[in-house]
Amino acid sequence: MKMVFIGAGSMAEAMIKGIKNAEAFSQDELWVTNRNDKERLQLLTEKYDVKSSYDLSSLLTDAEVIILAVKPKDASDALQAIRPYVKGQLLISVLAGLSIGFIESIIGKAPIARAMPNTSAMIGQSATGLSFNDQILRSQHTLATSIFSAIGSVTHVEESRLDLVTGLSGSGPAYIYYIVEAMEKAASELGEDAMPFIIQTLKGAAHMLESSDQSPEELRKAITSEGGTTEAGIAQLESHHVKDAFAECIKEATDHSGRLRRQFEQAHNI
Ligand SMILES: NC(=O)C1=CN([C@@H]2O[C@H](COP(=O)(O)OP(=O)(O)OC[C@H]3O[C@@H](n4cnc5c(N)ncnc54)[C@H](O)[C@@H]3O)[C@@H](O)[C@H]2O)C=CC1
Ligand SMILES: O=C(O)[C@@H]1CCC=N1
Repeated sequence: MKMVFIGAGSMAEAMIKGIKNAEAFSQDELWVTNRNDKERLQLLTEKYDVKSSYDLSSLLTDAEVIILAVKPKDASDALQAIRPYVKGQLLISVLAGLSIGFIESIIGKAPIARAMPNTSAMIGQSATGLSFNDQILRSQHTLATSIFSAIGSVTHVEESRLDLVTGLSGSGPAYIYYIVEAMEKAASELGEDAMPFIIQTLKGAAHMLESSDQSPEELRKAITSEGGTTEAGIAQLESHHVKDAFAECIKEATDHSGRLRRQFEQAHNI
């Protein structure tokens, strides 16, 4: 099955690596293109044994799946460029904020899936939200779901929920890395030895959340002895309103996804 990535950046690489690592999924014809960075294409072709080309006609005409993975600012140009060759292939967009309606306004009626994965796709651990337009064939619905299942979990959501998925789990790994940076800095006296403690603490907490029937609050309280160290530490988080900061962080990222969408729609009178 021929699958073509339009855009060869972080997200395309994460998906390519995840798809290559997944054994459940046919992956013999992965292709990638970008605007003009030949060195980047060469790196991806060597690293992941994918193919590359700048000839959109031959790339797309016999493709089964086209994955749009450019930055939102480049979406309009990229869609205009591929429009002549989109004839019933499954088109999957992973762009933040870009609505299916916007894509249809350029491409016309076509089978379109809109996905919001994250870079943990690279190791088969993305949390992907996925929605579809009404042109999708049953087989294409299954295919899109299987592509994202190969690189993590998939949840079908209404398109209107994708802004929140973007703010929560699309951007989410970055928030966790930010916390890890803070923990690492705070534990700098341990030097390089801090990282194994941090990583295993995150892994253990994630597995506890997954396997325990207790809520996050109950799990936290089970660690927090009265008059103990955790209570002292969390009092500092409370005094700095860290919970509020996280709520605002996710709301702002979610709102920004909506703003990106409205910018596109206004610019194109949708
Ligand atoms: N990086 C992330 O964690 C996530 C990114 N996304 C979405 O994925 C999209 C891509 O993000 P990144 O990979 O981080 O960006 P990036 O900047 O790393 O890569 C963008 C790629 O698009 C290419 N490009 C630009 N214009 C083009 C054109 N007209 N035709 C063909 N290729 C063109 C560039 O050459 C580059 O290879 C964004 O829209 C973002 O919203 C979604 C989920 C997570
Ligand atoms: O920051 C961004 O806009 C993209 C979308 C989700 C993660 N990265």
